[in-house]
Amino acid sequence: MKHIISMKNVSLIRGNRVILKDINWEVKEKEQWVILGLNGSGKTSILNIVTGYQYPTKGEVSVLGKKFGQANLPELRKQIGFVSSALDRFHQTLRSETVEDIVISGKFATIGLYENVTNEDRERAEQLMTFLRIDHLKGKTYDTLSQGERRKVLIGRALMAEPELLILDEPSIGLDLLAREDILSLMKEIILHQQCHVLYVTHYIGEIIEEMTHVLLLKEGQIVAAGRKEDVLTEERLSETFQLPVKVHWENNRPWASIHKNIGSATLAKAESK
Ligand SMILES: Nc1ncnc2c1ncn2[C@@H]1O[C@H](COP(=O)(O)OP(=O)(O)OP(=O)(O)O)[C@@H](O)[C@H]1O
Repeated sequence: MKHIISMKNVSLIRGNRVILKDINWEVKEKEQWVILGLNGSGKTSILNIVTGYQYPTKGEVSVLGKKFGQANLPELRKQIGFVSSALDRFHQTLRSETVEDIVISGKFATIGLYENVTNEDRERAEQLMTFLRIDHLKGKTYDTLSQGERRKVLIGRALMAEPELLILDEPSIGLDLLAREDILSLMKEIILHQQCHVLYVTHYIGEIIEEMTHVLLLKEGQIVAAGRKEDVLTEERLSETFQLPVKVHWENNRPWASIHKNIGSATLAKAESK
């Protein structure tokens, strides 16, 4: 069986700063992973390594069965869809593009359409827009969309090239409850119908929907736990990860976190000073 992601003894050091330390992590076929951790715990650095934009100081990395160092990264990246709220950086470039052109541009990994678009491309984009419930936005430009609509257009763009791995870096950031649940219901549909492996980064454990199977907990660049979500999402491990006494309860097959009620400002100050 091919590994979707394999990291062996991976460390990332920049200057005298250890950003990731001894990461050993495997994502196998049919597993859908969530990465959780505090700000600065190393989540984005892991994604940058997976997409080949950052090279580890030490260790071995394979993605979709291709070993880094030998793999053709531009070719490999075509099989990886990436959605990040950081794409809003390109907002100026995207703003006058139409929804359908942004979705189609995912095939060429460009912002803007500079290559020949075939009828099949247009058909695929139409299907994706229907699938993502954004077909009514056809013809609209990006700058006229709500945040939730923009996020869905970017997901459509990432799916256009039929990626084997779909990475979503905090896709619900800045969205209201309704728009967030809309994105989560699309995640479910994507996992069930798009034949890709999802790697989902979030700060909120309540976003771990039933279809997400595995969780990686990161703290200060090191793995606290990685494995099946039922085994990983324990109060002890979450409390260690978030440096607070966390309580977990499961509702509608989703985990929810709360803080033990007797936590005082002294505990918070202690956690913040770490
Ligand atoms: N090139 C770099 N040089 C020095 N430090 C870096 C570099 N890249 C990241 N860091 C530091 O490494 C740590 C991990 O950063 P990273 O962005 O991976 O965390 P994160 O978990 O994604 O955080 P957030 O949830 O805030 O996005 C941070 O403290 C960051 O400042």
